[in-house]
Amino acid sequence: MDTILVVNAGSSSVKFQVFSIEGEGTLRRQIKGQIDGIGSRPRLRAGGTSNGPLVDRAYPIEVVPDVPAAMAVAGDWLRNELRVTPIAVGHRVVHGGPDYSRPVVIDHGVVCRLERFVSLAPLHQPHNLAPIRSLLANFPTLLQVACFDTAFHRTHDAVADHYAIPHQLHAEGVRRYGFHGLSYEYIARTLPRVAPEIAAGRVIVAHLGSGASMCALKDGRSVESTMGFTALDGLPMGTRPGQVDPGVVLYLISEKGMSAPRVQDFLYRECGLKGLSGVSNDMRELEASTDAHARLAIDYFVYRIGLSAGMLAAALQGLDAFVFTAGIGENSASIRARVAEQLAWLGVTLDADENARHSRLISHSGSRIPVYVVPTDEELMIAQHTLAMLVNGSSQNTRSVRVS
Ligand SMILES: Nc1ncnc2c1ncn2[C@@H]1O[C@H](COP(=O)(O)OP(=O)(O)O)[C@@H](O)[C@H]1O
Ligand SMILES: CC(=O)OP(=O)(O)O
Ligand SMILES: [Mg+2]
Repeated sequence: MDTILVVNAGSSSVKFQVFSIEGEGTLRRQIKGQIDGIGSRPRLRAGGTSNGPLVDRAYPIEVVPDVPAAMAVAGDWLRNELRVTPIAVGHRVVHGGPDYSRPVVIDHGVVCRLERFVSLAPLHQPHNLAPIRSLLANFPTLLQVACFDTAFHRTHDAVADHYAIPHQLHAEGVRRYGFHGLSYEYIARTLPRVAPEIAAGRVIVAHLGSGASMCALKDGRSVESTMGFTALDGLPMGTRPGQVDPGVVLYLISEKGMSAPRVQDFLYRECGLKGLSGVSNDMRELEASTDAHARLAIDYFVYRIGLSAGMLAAALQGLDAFVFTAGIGENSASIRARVAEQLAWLGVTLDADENARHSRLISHSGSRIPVYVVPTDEELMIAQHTLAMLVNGSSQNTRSVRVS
């Protein structure tokens, strides 16, 4: 059986899926798994085509302290216990810079170009490139495809792609890229099937995970994102602050004597929900906590989503629908309810029962703006791009997928 392996290293999780390639050049999902809770309660879980889990193991935080350790555990499990031997591997690579507006077949030259963006995505890019390098060294003929978080946003108009800084810096690549593009691309491609009445309209998608951002979709195309040059901007996240006045960074350097690497570490690993709450980077733990700072962190998260919705609705010149996705967006009915309260002025009313059931449509029938929960599937998007490279040598025409 020919298979494609997909690897997606996020900031609090390592996700993977294995797809078989069927006769007509379509994909069938064989294995779907993840190690999540990295930084809080690491846990490996995976399922196959039959009912019941293939694996469900919790790890002490000392055994899986970070993303590289989680990659090693997941890799060992796939190799040694499942004997997965794919004919192609699709990788999520968070930063593609200005040049990559679509997936690319990986060779040593591509790896060199992608290494330039390590400092722009230090929580992700090193972990995205490490398995690529290791497979390139050990299996040089294996087809590997890089799929970028930034690619889906490369169609932004100039006003959405610029900062108000001298033009030379934009030419050098200091641009508002936007991230989570594979997730938004998946949602944009899924809406015509699951919510055809809004697919061609003005839709805000809130990707609320450990990393969090929001995207304005117009007719299925990204026109604006809350993230920019790096995945630090916009909403508060597990360990990243989201939007801060650049004056805060200057203060850290000039008044607190922080070096550039120290500031980087601080902004990527010590802020966000973790920094503000002092309790955890994990929304599940904050929701379970009675600590006043944990409550403030949740309030801030919800408040900033509301502010950003206003900004994106302005970019879209109106709003036809709102979509929740990713770890928090798909699983936390209470965060969705709190966000909906922030959006009430736009005409949003939730149906409490549908929201509690995590239904696809969670707004009340009288809500002016329909609100949806659409589970994302970045791995499927990557598998489709990888299959297209395998079959056509291009990612332009991807095929449909049957999921077991
Ligand atoms: N049932 C739940 N309730 C609240 N938050 C949840 C739930 N399940 C997962 N999450 C949150 O989702 C986040 C992880 O989302 P995910 O999209 O997997 O992140 P990433 O890909 O960035 O690692 C964590 O903050 C986790 O606490
Ligand atoms: C770009 C980003 O923040 O990704 P993730 O949410 O997977 O950490
Ligand atoms: Mg993610």
